[in-house]
Amino acid sequence: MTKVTVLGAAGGIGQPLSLLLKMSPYVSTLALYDLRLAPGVARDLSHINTNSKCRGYGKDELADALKGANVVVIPAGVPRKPGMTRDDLFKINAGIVANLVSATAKYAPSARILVISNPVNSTVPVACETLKNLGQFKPGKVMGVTTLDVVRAHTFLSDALGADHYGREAMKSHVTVIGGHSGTTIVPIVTNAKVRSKLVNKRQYDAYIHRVQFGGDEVVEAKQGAGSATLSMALAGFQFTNEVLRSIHLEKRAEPGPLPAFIYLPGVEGGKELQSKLGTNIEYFAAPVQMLRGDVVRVDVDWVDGLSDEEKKAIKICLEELDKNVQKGKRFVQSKL
Ligand SMILES: NC(=O)c1ccc[n+]([C@@H]2O[C@H](COP(=O)([O-])OP(=O)(O)OC[C@H]3O[C@@H](n4cnc5c(N)ncnc54)[C@H](O)[C@@H]3O)[C@@H](O)[C@H]2O)c1
Ligand SMILES: O=C(O)C[C@H](O)C(=O)O
Repeated sequence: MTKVTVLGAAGGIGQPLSLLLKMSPYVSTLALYDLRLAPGVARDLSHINTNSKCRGYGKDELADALKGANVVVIPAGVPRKPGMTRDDLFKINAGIVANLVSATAKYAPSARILVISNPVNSTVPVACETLKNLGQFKPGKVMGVTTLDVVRAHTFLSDALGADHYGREAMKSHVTVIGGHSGTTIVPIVTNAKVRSKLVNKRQYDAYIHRVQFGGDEVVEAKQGAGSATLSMALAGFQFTNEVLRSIHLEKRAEPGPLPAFIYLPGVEGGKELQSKLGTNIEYFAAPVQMLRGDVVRVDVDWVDGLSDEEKKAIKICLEELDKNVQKGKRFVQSKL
């Protein structure tokens, strides 16, 4: 029996993500919580004839939504409008994430917590530091969801190389994304040197990297003030959540290569080695992770050895910005003490 709770379930991401989760064979109970509309969304989904039971919870029913949850996914919070950075969302979303994570610690203390709310580079530190203060921090159970960057990296690489010859499916084993989830903290790593050489010149390579790093802006601009990526994010959020669920059910990943997650490095095996290989003491970072029973148990480090000079340069730039974002999240929690 596996219960998944979505917090922010009636939003632009929450609704399609909940639909995809309703289709997952790994879910037996799907609990949808939001400040508005969650019971309606849940009633709608409950008519779908898959095995899970779906129930909605209103504003004052957070405890019931969380009780017994094995996985809690958090897309609650405000999205960007054109001209805004993800960091501009911090003021509102940091408080939302801190409150929802505190409630999770109280009502679902062994749940894995998957943070989608932006800015992920800061909201994950907010989540972890909040749990530390409550004496309830289990590092392998808190994951920032950066899968949309991976989805974009595959799609845009295929676009850049010509999909006819280099199919989108094949890209899954040739590129991953590490670092963080905003602008230059997003660092695509083309792990296959042969594929990297197909990006014929530096201009084409730079254009590809830039498109992955600022892919979110493309959607924000195109939606003209109505929000940011919701459907592609729902798919990405589902892919990551299903990976956690697959691991809980002791099933192996079906796709090539482990997915990255934005995690607290010192808390997992390989974390300190990764810090040392990258020459940094940054505490929060996204990299491919290994899971066991739904918890992150190890972060991969092998990819560091094959980095190109351009990728090393990009990581240096990433770390400078990421450190500021992480400190901001930590300061927010400390200021509440
Ligand atoms: N990690 C990523 O890759 C990624 C990708 C896209 C969007 N996002 C982020 O996800 C968040 C949600 O985006 P969206 O497009 O779904 O926004 P949205 O406004 O459409 O939906 C957000 C939902 O959260 C709900 N909500 C707000 N405060 C809440 C609270 N305290 N408890 C429960 N629910 C609450 C709202 O009522 C709303 O239904 C944004 O912060 C956005 O920037 C992250
Ligand atoms: O761009 C945004 O604000 C939403 C999300 O982080 C994205 O990458 O699409």
